[in-house]
Amino acid sequence: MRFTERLFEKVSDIWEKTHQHPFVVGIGTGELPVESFIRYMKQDYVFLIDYSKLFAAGAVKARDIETMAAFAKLLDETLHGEMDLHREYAERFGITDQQLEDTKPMPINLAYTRYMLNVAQNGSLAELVSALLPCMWSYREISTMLATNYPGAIEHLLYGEWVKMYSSNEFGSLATWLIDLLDRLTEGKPERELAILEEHFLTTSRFEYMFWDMVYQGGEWPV
Ligand SMILES: Cc1ncc(CN)c(N)n1
Repeated sequence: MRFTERLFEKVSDIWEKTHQHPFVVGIGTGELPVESFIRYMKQDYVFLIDYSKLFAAGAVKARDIETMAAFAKLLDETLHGEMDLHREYAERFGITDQQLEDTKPMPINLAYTRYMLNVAQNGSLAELVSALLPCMWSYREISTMLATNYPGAIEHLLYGEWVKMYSSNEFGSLATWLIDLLDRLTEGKPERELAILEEHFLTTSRFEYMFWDMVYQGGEWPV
């Protein structure tokens, strides 16, 4: 069994719950309140600023030029592809790029990015990839599920662009590259090391769920 198959099995309950989260379902049905989506866009923008740094760390930790170049591409795609989507949405809502960038991260957002940045600082390349992978992989799963199960989700006037971008082959192939990389990095590794990677993957899968919940519920600091 590929290591990533083991990871997928480990988190399948969490990911299934994520697919049923009212925020995710609301994107599919088009019934998500627009205020919730705006909150998500702003929080996600500052999330992605930190997230993109993980790809820079991946390039630093890589042992060969091909892997370095792939991480450089991921960094570029995040800053100029994925975040363009957020900037375009923000423009529709009358929010400037500067306002997006100045968004203060909510507690779960901060905890999630700090967790991954800590792994980037202190862990191996395999640890880094296992921590950042649920972000890319779960979005691929969510968006393809929405495109398949919710007729009209891709054409929706507001949320359609989101579904289209994340269910695209381009986005999917970036996630696939990371999955394959983790399988290569873990070949022949002892169980003691694999268990650490599994823990990172589980933790950030939980954070993914909590991020949806944060932007749905409000998610502000309690005091
Ligand atoms: C919180 C979160 N997780 C995942 C993704 C997809 N890169 C995202 N934009 N934001």
